[in-house]
Amino acid sequence: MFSPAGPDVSPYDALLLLSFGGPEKPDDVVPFLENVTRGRGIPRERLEEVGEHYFLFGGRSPINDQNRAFLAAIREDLAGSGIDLPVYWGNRNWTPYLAEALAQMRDDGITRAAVLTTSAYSSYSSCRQYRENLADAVAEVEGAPRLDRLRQYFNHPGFVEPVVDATLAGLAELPDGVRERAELVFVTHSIPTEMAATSGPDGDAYVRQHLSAAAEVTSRVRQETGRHHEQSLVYCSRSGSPRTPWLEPDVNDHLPAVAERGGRAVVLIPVGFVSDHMEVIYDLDTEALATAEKLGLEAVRAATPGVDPRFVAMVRDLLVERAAAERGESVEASAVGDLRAWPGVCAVGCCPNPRGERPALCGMDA
Ligand SMILES: CC1=C(CCC(=O)O)c2cc3nc(cc4[nH]c(cc5[nH]c(cc1n2)c(C)c5CCC(=O)O)c(CCC(=O)O)c4C)C(CCC(=O)O)=C3C
Ligand SMILES: [Fe+2]
Repeated sequence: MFSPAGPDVSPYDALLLLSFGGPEKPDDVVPFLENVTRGRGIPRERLEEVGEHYFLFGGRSPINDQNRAFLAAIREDLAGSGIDLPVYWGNRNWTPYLAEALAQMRDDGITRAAVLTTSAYSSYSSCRQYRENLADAVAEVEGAPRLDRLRQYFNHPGFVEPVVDATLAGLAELPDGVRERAELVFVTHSIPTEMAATSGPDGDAYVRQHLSAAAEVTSRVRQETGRHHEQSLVYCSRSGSPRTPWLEPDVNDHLPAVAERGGRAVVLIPVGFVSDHMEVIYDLDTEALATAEKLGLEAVRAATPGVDPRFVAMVRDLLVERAAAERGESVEASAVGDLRAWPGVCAVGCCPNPRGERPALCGMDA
């Protein structure tokens, strides 16, 4: 049978999906939380509280099933595009662990893989920490393949467009009469303000990237509806010591402000999350929607990109783009909004580890 050759993805012989990981049964919850917070100084009460969020959902995080569905969709998309490339999966904090994936890749004869993380933005937590985990796992697994982390994709059209459609769908769900003045509330994971200030090569990348993605979504929504909706960027999942400042306002403090100024409806847009993680199903669907109800605000939570075909195709686009760049070809990197496509190789010293420097892969200094 004739099968058309797809785009050239050499020098890569595999793709690796790198994610956070999450518990899958009640007995996993405490050991998972210990993995995530080792040496992080998270207060005991916060850990117990977060444990309760997981127990409320049967001790099972949605994140692994989301990744299984994402993997299946990526494999189908690559095969359908004539790209014959094995796809592996490894997590930072729960099984299947990254080191296990690397050992399997080595055993399968993989020598060089592109890595996609399920985190779209720059900061220590969302970027360098993944790069440190890559360095640790490569040090642990003898003969591990060479790894190139694909660029941050907060402004890739394959990420932004599904968020636009999800926002439009959210607006459509609101009752006539309040929809027209609904506010767009973009929500992301809070991080310490110091971590935010030092994110990216020039600082403040975490917030600037989110503001750029949010502005692009709002402007495209306006093009579709002919109406400008007020927008804001707010935060969820604050952790750490109460004495350490984190990005604010929390979504639950922002909603009362919306109600106070006469707002009647909001669309909560989890722009910081690529799929329905615990933060989305607990912090937004459970907590923030309850806050809105108490305030008498109509509220809808917009869908995450998940397995939207455009988001899945983005993975292929980033892979093909980076492969061409690695072959020394000039490439057009897709990006929307007011920031350029983020560099594929991180700058020296960007997104520093607040606890001191550790080895990290995929940077100019690696
Ligand atoms: C920026 C960011 C993202 C987005 C980028 C990305 O996706 O990477 C993210 C994602 C996630 N965070 C997750 C879970 C947790 N994060 C914690 C703690 C922390 N997160 C932080 C930041 C981020 N986290 C920070 C600065 C801490 C403090 C401790 C530290 O400095 O590391 C804790 C400990 C308890 C607590 O303190 O809340 C848990 C359990 C899950 C899994 C969810 C699921 O199961 O579906 C996911 C996807
Ligand atoms: Fe987190």
